[in-house]
Amino acid sequence: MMQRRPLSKEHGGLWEFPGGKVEPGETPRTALVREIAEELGIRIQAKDLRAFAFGDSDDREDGGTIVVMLYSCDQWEGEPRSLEGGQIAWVPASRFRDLDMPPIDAELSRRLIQCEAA
Ligand SMILES: Nc1nc2c([nH]c(=O)n2[C@H]2C[C@H](O)[C@@H](COP(=O)(O)OP(=O)(O)OP(=O)(O)O)O2)c(=O)[nH]1
Repeated sequence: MMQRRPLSKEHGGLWEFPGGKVEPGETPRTALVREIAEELGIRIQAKDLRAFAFGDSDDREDGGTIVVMLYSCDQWEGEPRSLEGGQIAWVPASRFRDLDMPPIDAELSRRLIQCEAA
């Protein structure tokens, strides 16, 4: 499942893996459970998430570092729908090259393609 970032935000219009920032008091998994409920309206369980890969970048103008942790999940309750207004789409790995993505998502999508090919 890919989601298009709102035009008004950094990397606006680019396609990313759904998710968001870890808030104080959360783990990466509990943050993802919350973000997926907020963005897609489906319920996933932290125990059903499988860590797949991470990507990072430390060339931001503000001097900060972004770390994106990618998990896979094949069990959920509900039907995914876009609750925050952006486009969402199921995209097979074979079509990732057709989507413009922010740099870390692009790198992680290449890893997914390699895994599918192996
Ligand atoms: N997904 C992604 N985000 C990136 C990359 N590089 C980079 O600087 N970012 C920034 C954009 C956002 O500020 C942040 C991702 O967090 P987010 O998805 O919660 O962003 P957001 O703008 O919706 O933030 P917010 O309104 O929820 O606070 O990381 C990248 O390669 N992929």
